[in-house]
Parts: sequence; C-alpha cells; structure tokens
Amino acid sequence: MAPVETTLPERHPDAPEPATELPEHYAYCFGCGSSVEHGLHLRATAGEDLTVRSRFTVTTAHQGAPGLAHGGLLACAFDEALGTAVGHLLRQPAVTGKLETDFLRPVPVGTVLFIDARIDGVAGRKVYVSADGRVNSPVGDIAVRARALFVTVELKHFIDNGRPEDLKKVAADPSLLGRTVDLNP
Ligand SMILES: CCCCC/C=C\C/C=C\C/C=C\C/C=C\CCCC(=O)SCCNC(=O)CCNC(=O)[C@H](O)C(C)(C)COP(=O)(O)OP(=O)(O)OC[C@H]1O[C@@H](n2cnc3c(N)ncnc32)[C@H](O)[C@@H]1OP(=O)(O)O
Repeated sequence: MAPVETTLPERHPDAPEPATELPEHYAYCFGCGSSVEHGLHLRATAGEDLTVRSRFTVTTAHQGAPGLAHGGLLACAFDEALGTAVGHLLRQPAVTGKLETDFLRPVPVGTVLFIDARIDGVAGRKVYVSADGRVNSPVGDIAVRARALFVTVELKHFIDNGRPEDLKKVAADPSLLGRTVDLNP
C-alpha cells in the first residue's frame, strides 16, 4: 500500500489498446532488449484499464542456485514489467525509485514467468505500482510479488545522465529505442 494518499490516474488516450503486444523499449535493455544475448527478453501485452501482462522464460543464464532463478534477476524482471506498465499506460518517462519483492516460491530454469502488473495510484510525480508473478500459467499460485515506486522524469534525465557514447549510438540509430522514445524531439 502506498505510504501517501494517491489518486487513480487515467490511462493515457494514446496508450496501446488492450491485447496489443508492446515493443521492446531499448535494444540493449537487459530486461527487454533483443540485442542482449543472455537478457530476459521480457515480452509484454497491454491489458485492460491500468494493467500490463508480461512474460519471460528463465534460462540457464539466469541461475542463482542449480536449476533455480536468481532472486535479483527476478527482481529485474519485475522492474521491467512495472516500468513497462508505467511507460506505456501513462506515456511518461519514469525511473524506479524503490522496488520491493516477496519471493514466495522457487522459480526453476525453464519456467515461463507470467507477471501481471498494475498501476495502483499516483501522487504528483510518484507512481505506485505492483505485480504478481506466476509459474507457467497466468493463473494459480503467486511465486513472486513486487511493489515499486516509479518517479516520472523529463527525457532530459536520460540525456544528462546517460553515457555519451551510448546516447550517440541511439542518436545515430533511433530504431534502437523501439520507436517508443524520441531523444531528439
Ligand atoms: C515523449 C513521451 C515519451 C513517452 C514514453 C512512452 C513510452 C515509454 C515506453 C516504455 C518504457 C518502457 C519500459 C521501461 C522499462 C523498464 C524500466 C526500468 C526502470 C529502471 O530500472 S530505472 C533505473 C533505476 N533507477 C534510477 O536510476 C533512478 C535514480 N534516481 C534518480 O534519478 C532520482 O533519485 C529520482 C529521479 C528518482 C528522483 O530525483 P528528483 O530529484 O527528480 O526528485 P525528488 O528527489 O524530489 O523525488 C520526487 C519524489 O519522489 C520521492 N522519492 C524519490 N525516490 C524515492 C524513494 N527511493 N523512496 C521514496 N520516495 C522517493 C521523493 O521523496 C519526492 O516525493 P515528494 O514529491 O512527495 O517530495
């Protein structure tokens, strides 16, 4: 539960329709990027109202203990799934300020983790979100649960703080941003 009073935001009028498959937001994003060999390759679909459903397959590159997903890596998947919900449903750039996870059941290699994320409320620039993750099915017992606070930022945040050579690569090939963000508006 949010520690402050929040209001439920409107889904942005230009947010993708429910059931739309969402594009990766950056080709080199560890969470969703197709150019990261051992990344999560998380894929997401817009849901109804303020929800997004994501999924990714746990591979041998994602282990913490033999045959089991690393907890930090699962937290990364939730960061990505929650950020995707904020970015696409509110259409505002935002960064993670706080991320809290409950690991309720082990997640084996080979699992498809289904992550249902929702926006719970906003207070100024603060966006409170939460998500449930289930093993091999979008229904059933929850294996991992997360809550996070995202803080909306201007695009300037990324331009001022990103490593110049990576920003240059994106300026030279804007398709790396998956047509979701324009760094040179
Ligand atoms: C042109 C339109 C474009 C539209 C975009 C459209 C589509 C985009 C599509 C898709 C995007 C898709 C996917 C994204 C997927 C994944 C996302 C991964 C996200 C990450 O992986 S991102 C990396 C990790 N992340 C960081 O790298 C952040 C580092 N950090 C900072 O850069 C600053 O720290 C910042 C900016 C957070 C705040 O700094 P700041 O100076 O701007 O603002 P300030 O400090 O005033 O905070 C404002 C209010 O947030 C409260 N607040 C802040 N932090 C808090 C905390 N931890 N706990 C409790 N409250 C907190 C304050 O208490 C205040 O609250 P109040 O307003 O009540 O005073």
